[in-house]
Amino acid sequence: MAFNDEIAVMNISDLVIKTTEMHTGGEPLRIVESGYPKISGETILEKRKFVKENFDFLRKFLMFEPRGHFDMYGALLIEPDNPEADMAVLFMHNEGYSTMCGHAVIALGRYALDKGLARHKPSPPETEVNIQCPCGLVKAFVECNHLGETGRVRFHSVPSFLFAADVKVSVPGYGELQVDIAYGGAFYAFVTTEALGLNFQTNKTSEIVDAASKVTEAVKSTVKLHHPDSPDLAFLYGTIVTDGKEEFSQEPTANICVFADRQVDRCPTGSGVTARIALQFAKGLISIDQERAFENGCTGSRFTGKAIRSCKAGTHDAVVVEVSGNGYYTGSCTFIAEAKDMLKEGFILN
Ligand SMILES: O=C(O)[C@H]1NCC[C@@H]1O
Repeated sequence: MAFNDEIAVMNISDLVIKTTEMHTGGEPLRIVESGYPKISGETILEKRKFVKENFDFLRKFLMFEPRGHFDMYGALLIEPDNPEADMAVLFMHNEGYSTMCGHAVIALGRYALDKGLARHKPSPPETEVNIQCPCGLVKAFVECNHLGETGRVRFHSVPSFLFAADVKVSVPGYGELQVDIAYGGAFYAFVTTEALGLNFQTNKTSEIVDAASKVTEAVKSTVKLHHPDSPDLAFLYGTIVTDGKEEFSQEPTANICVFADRQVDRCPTGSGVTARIALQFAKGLISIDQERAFENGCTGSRFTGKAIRSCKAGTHDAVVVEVSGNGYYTGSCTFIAEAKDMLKEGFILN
């Protein structure tokens, strides 16, 4: 598969971009297979910076209307620079480029095997696919049957950790709240429905989004984040509103992730589940190999998650977390733009 072809981009109407469309727990994934101009950079973080600075008009072309929508999510396949990786990916959404995306890894695990992009062929009971993400190398394990059909995917996160607990932030309309901040390949703030006076069953999604977005802005203006690997990883990706059930239980716990520009995750958020488990482990609320079910508070879709081993992330006590879920194909597209189309670059209604 030829991606990042050598294309001298005259203008957007010269491009033909091919994608495979999937979803994981209801969260879309537009896998960009070909049609992007050549991407410069030695490392994946350099490539992420190059794409952000030079080809952001293509993110908008693919994520925004009329080809996408406010809550669209994408994965641009690029050449890996990690020799262990079968593939490398840049994640994109309505605001920019994230550093980790669990729902995308779950879908890409299947996609990589089905498209012959991995060094291993699909073989029962499961086959490993190594995916290089901006946060690091993520190992995926893809269920395969004797016919070579792929199914459920589990992945092992990068070292994940509780960054700060019980941080007091002043949130307009909500007063002073206590939030936790944790890293699961991306940084999230965590707040409960109870603290916000909200309820997943009775409040509208728009009310959850408004509250979570205010928390995100308050934390961004209060807390300076740091990641030992790179300053490119040290930004608050979003806020995850939870049902507050942090103590281990066989019962599922629900959360809704609001990330990027007020974007709502339709799935339980793989990187968010990772960060949440790291938080629960750090607080002594779960132990290694205690598996929990995580449910999206809107769609009811579920992932499972468990801490599998302790490790370090710089000076942080960290854990590797295993998250599993199912990704499904929804179609494939060929995107073009006509020179005379006044909306050819795409648009978004805020
Ligand atoms: O599952 C995840 O980790 C992603 N879903 C959308 C927001 C996150 O990047």
